[in-house]
Amino acid sequence: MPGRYTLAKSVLSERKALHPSELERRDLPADAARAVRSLAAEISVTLDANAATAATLTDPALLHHIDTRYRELPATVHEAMRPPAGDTGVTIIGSIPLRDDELGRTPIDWQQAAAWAGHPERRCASYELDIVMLLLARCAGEPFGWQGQQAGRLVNNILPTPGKEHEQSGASSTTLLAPHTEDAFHPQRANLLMLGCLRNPDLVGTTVSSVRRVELDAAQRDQLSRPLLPILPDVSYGTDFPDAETPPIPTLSEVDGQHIFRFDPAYTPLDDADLDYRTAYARLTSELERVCIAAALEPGEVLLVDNDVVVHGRVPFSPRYDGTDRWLKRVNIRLPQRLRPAAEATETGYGQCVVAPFRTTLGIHT
Ligand SMILES: O=C(O)CCC(=O)C(=O)O
Ligand SMILES: [Fe+2]
Repeated sequence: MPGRYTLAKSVLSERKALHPSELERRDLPADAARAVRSLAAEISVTLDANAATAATLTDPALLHHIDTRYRELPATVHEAMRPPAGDTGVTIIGSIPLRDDELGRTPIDWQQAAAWAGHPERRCASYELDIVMLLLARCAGEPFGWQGQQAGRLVNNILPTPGKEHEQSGASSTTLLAPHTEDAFHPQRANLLMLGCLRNPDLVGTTVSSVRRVELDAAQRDQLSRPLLPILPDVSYGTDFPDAETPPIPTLSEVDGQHIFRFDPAYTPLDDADLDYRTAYARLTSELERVCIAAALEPGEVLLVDNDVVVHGRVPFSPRYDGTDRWLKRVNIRLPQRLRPAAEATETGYGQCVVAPFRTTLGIHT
């Protein structure tokens, strides 16, 4: 089918600009897109970046500006940032104006990205674009970070990093980043994931597969609804969780007619499951490959992913390590109105805690 791309390696390694017609697109009027940058620029001048502010973006004055002023953005921006509507569970929002020459060099890791965002000479547009990301994310819901990931920064930098080429994390490159639910291990994982593209010179595709589009029979669904296996934290949180409880969780559940899907095979001890479960899991995996779409983001585009129904990953690519590499910014977003299964309320999330300055209500469970 034209515009559909499967996870077959030969296809995934293609470096084509892929914006399949199945992907919902929401194009911002040019003046609305400019308004986002202007407001971010104004905030970034009012609250000039320094090392401390740029390290985590949790300075109360900055948060106050974001939380009060995002309402000033044009209605078209608020409208574009609503959760993805269709079956694919993803939307591309375009396009925030961005020039390559205002970015400076691509940093080599998240530490360098955070340090440079607060450095008077190195700053370039990074800090201002962090503010763009927070404003957009605040239109969608409640942006948050993780204390144990990228030092609790509210906007993560996704960069190919030397030594991490083969990791199953955002810092990898030459290996396929397998489809996963973001932070599947945690009951407070994001409802929406936002990926903003600063640079993607080789048009490397982010892959997305929606559980709404997979075909499973009733017996397979029953198997995958059993709370049988845990999902462990990914390597971006470290590797040491000696005292953590490892609660078994279901892959598929449903609340109020809404699918809640948790999938991260790279961090799931599948060998511990019985044959029926493994067979159903294998079927789900191949279905996710069948319905997979790759989106090669262009600078200024923002991908909004419904993390409750969509798994995402990335095709392999060759890192450049010359200052011109691919560079995404990522924000976790909570939708306060979205329900999660009651059983998740007892999970301790491997001791990982959110940094959630915009939280309006405690987690809602049925
Ligand atoms: O690099 C990408 O396109 C996606 C990486 C990823 O999985 C993430 O940032 O959570
Ligand atoms: Fe991810």
